Amino acid sequence: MSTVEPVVTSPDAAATPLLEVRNLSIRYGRKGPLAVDDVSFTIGRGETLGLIGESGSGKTTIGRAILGLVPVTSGRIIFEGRDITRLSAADRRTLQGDLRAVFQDPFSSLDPRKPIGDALSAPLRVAGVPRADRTFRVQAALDSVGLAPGSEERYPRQFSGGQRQRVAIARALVTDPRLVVCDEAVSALDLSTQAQVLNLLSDLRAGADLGYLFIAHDMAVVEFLAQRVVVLNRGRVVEQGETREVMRNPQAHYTRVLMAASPVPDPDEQARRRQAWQQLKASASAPVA
Ligand SMILES: Nc1ncnc2c1ncn2[C@@H]1O[C@H](COP(=O)(O)OP(=O)(O)OP(=O)(O)O)[C@@H](O)[C@H]1O
Repeated sequence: MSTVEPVVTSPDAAATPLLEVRNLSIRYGRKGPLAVDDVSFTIGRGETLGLIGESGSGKTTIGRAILGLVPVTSGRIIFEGRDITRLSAADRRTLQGDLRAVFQDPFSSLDPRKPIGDALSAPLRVAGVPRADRTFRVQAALDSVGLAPGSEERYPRQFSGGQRQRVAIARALVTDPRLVVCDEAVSALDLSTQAQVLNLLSDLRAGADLGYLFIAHDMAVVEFLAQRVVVLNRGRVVEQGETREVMRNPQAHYTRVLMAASPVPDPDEQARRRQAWQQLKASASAPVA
């Protein structure tokens, strides 16, 4: 049975959030504890929402539920006014171009035997885009992430870690999505590569009406990219609000503890990183391949 339900959240499409997560609860197995417990938040069009919390707080589970990779126990996920909580595989495929993901380790999801152009054109093929257009769009997506012409012919092993993450971002963007779930997308990168990829994500967002759900444990990373933040503890939302406000004046004890335990507790180091990001942002991003 198809479970696509149109949900009229507002008569004005522009006022409808890009994504609305309502009272979401998720349990793995029949009797286990709730990994996600009554979580609600929205993401506006073109907005970046940070999702932070300790390991095991439920961040990845929420991201995967939005992508349709984890079944929802209760609550609803509404994307552009459409209930996508429990879609059939066929209905989910219709969303494939609009709702994309970038994970921590792109290498594991790229076939080592195939040039990366194949991975980028696959979602376009599924969407029925003609071959000639696919070639053009793959090249344009690689260009947009600063990878040189001809990169589509190269194999995953021929890229550095940072370049592979650019490939993963290009693969997410090639379908011109509305929302990208970034799950620890920069966590495995060294500091300067991390800064480059964060700047890239920020710049790409500016050029398109693109929203991100940005999952991270590093507060400094979230502060750089996200306008608003949701703080999770053991599957529950303990605080949410404007990122700067939450950082400056955390209301929940847990948020204060999380900030104190942040991987970048030293204010000098924070300032240095921010400065490095700003410098990188100011400089034109040269092709890196
Ligand atoms: N496939 C699974 N089967 C059973 N329990 C799971 C599964 N995946 C996650 N969990 C449990 O769900 C809870 C939330 O895990 P989740 O991975 O969503 O947290 P997280 O905040 O993303 O953690 P991390 O930052 O370490 O990735 C944890 O208690 C975890 O052990």
